[in-house]
Amino acid sequence: MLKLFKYMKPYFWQCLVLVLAVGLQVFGTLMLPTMMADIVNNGINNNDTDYIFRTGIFMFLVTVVSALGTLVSSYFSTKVSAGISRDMKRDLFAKVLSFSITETEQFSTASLVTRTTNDVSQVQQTMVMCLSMLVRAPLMAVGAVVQAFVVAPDMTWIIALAIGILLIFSIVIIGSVMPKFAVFQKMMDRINLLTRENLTGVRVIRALNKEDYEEKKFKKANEELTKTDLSIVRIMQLQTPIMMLVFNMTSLFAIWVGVSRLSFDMSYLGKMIAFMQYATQVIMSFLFLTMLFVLIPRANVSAKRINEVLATKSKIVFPEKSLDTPKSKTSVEFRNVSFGYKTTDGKILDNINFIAEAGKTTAFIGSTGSGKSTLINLVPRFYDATEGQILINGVEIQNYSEADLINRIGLVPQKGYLFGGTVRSNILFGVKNGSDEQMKKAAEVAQAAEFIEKMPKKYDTEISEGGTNVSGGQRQRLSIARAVAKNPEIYVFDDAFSALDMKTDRNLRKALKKITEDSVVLVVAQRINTIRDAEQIIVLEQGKIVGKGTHYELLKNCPVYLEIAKSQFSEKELEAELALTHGKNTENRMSQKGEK
Ligand SMILES: Nc1ncnc2c1ncn2[C@@H]1O[C@H](COP(=O)(O)OP(=O)(O)OP(=O)(O)O)[C@@H](O)[C@H]1O
Repeated sequence: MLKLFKYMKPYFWQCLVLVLAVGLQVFGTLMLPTMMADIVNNGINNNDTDYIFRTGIFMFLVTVVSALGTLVSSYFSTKVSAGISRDMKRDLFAKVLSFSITETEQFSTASLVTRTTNDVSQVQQTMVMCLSMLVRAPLMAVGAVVQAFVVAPDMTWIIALAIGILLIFSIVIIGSVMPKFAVFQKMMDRINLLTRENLTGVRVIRALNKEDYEEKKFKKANEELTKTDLSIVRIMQLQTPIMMLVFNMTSLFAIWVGVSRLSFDMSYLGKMIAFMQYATQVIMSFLFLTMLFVLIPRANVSAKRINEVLATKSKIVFPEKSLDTPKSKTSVEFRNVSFGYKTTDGKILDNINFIAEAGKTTAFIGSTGSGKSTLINLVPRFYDATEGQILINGVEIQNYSEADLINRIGLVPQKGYLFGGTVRSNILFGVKNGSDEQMKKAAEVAQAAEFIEKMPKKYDTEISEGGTNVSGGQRQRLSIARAVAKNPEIYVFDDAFSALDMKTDRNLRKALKKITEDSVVLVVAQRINTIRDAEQIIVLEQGKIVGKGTHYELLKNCPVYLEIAKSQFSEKELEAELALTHGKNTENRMSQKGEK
């Protein structure tokens, strides 16, 4: 929690005003009981109405000043804590954006959401209380004890006894409630995770009729959370009755002692009234302090979770500036690259070597889980290779600044994601000051222009968050248009054509070919038809390259590729393809002879 106090620095002056206002408030509150005792002893006992009137007016003024102090301190405590909460959220958000996928997976998206919202709220609430109470309560308690001692020294033992009981009670409460807070926040993470999962996957849940199962899962997590919450609340609820008991006992003792003194000293009436008010202040201050000591450890759990995020450094470090290198033709090269996820044993990619050149398409094909997505995710440095080197234009990717690297790459991920906004804002998402012409050209290449023109507001049509109001194929085409609009050096399509019909797929590849003469194109695909024209096809099997060549070369030389072809082509089609393979070889041999 102390680490988060740096967030108070910009609010130093406001905090100072707040402390002064609290001081004023405490001063006023402590003066009133003594004045009351004076009215009773000097005014009522002596029948001096003038004295009562004068002191009454003075009491009124003190009350106004004290109320002003309360108002100012409440205003600043709310303002400062809201400002701190805003600053914390801003830093957390920036930090999360700087994370590589490894760190995001390490915390989990749900936990990052809880930390940025619920945990910050916990800290904010405690700060509001701390800012007004952490100064006020001890000041008031000490002041009230001193005043009580001044007014009625022989009754001070009553307050000492009350403080002793309250201290023991506070320690018991704090000790029993503290460990439950960490558990509570973890359960909040779980609830967030389930909510997110259910909302994102609502269609799948409905389609598989799994509502009951998901409901039961959520109910269980919710009940566990409620149980922990209730056990915390139950302990906290003990606070008020015990405080009231101590308060009533204190009053009872004060009246008992006071009344026994009254028979020989009438001034004890005023003293007794003042003492009881001071005792109330002491007990109320303790009540607030106990609340604070319960809230602070709770906020401490949240503060720790916030700090964990803020202190985490992304494992992927980019240099400030890219290395100065002579301009060369675009290329992507993998040299002996191996990779394994932190959470899994063994290598997911093993000794990958290839060069992808500008103007040529390099495609990746292989069975599910063979490592295709993992391989292309290494290019924009979502993860860093565990072994080997990846070079862009002959320079290791670690030498590029983040902006430079990302600007060179137009990535279309497997699950094309659209942001809440318009068609226009989505297509031009990665382009600074993108023009209408750029946007329309990108849409045409991505075969999206036709359906966009049919939309009610064309390029200004609203897109809902996640792109849920467009079809899967339309979402893919808009994602492709977004990559095309960037006009990148390197296009990375991760199974980005899977939702397109054959005709659109063909037209799109044709249009792409025209604009990628100077670009490297990396395509992951499941369908052979999508990549059959690629200049280089790389076949992956369990993270290893088991074939490299053109479609016809692989049909002839790569058994894994042939298997994939068998599963996708009819017998007749395959026969025709294999015949062509033969034809191609004859052509090759003839052209080689001719050359000789
Ligand atoms: N974030 C991750 N953490 C741990 N393991 C992962 C992660 N992502 C993928 N894997 C594992 O890595 C292997 C390769 O996955 P990858 O997604 O690269 O395969 P793929 O060939 O693209 O599959 P598909 O064609 O189904 O998309 C799989 O065994 C998968 O379980």
